[in-house]
Amino acid sequence: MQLKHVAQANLPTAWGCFTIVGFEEIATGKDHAALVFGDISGDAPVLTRIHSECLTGDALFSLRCDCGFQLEAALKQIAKEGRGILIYHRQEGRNIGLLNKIRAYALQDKGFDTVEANEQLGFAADERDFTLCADILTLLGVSQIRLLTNNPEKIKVLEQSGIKILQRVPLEVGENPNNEHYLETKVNKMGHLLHLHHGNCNCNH
Ligand SMILES: Nc1nc2c(ncn2[C@@H]2O[C@H](COP(=O)(O)OP(=O)(O)OP(=O)(O)O)[C@@H](O)[C@H]2O)c(=O)[nH]1
Ligand SMILES: [Zn+2]
Repeated sequence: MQLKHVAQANLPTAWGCFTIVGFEEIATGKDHAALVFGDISGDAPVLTRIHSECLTGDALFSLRCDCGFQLEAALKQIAKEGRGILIYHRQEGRNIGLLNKIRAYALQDKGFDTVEANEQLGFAADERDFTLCADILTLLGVSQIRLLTNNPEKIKVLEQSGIKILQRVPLEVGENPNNEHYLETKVNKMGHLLHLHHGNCNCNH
């Protein structure tokens, strides 16, 4: 177990009242959070979203990615279902951190794609560790889920970590002219399961 439970409290939102549960990585002190809705006990698989931190998309209204749209859609869907978990996984920029993500964006402004930009900076395309999310589910007493994702890698790592995924629930929202190339790269180079609609891009790539 890489984390410990620290504290929890009510978190009213526009879509209903969640419980926010705070966790700390034992080795580093780094914090993560889960938003829990309804009664997640029992054997029925729990609708779960693993949301990776994206300051620009989650809080600053960026259209470069689909994160903010996915965050809102996932919370709405969980509240509508009456039961579920959103893990707010604090590995910004696929775990290269905010400043390196801004460096990567600068390279993308010059024509590199999201994978090439990470590689130029000396990182793998995706540096995230989803085993922490399996530990959060274990601390919440959940072992069977339906996962909201388009990323097969999340499914693979969670299953290897002992979480049973009974269904993949697609989460396809937020496509816009600014993130079309970015989403295409996720499909073509990172194996994401997205169906794109191809509008006109107004960027310079
Ligand atoms: N390094 C880097 N990170 C990015 C970039 N754009 C978005 N991110 C980060 O990517 C993470 C979200 O991952 P995505 O690949 O969009 O989606 P996912 O979580 O793997 O898959 P889904 O479950 O289908 O949403 C967040 O941490 C973002 O900050 C980028 O161009 N470069
Ligand atoms: Zn984002």
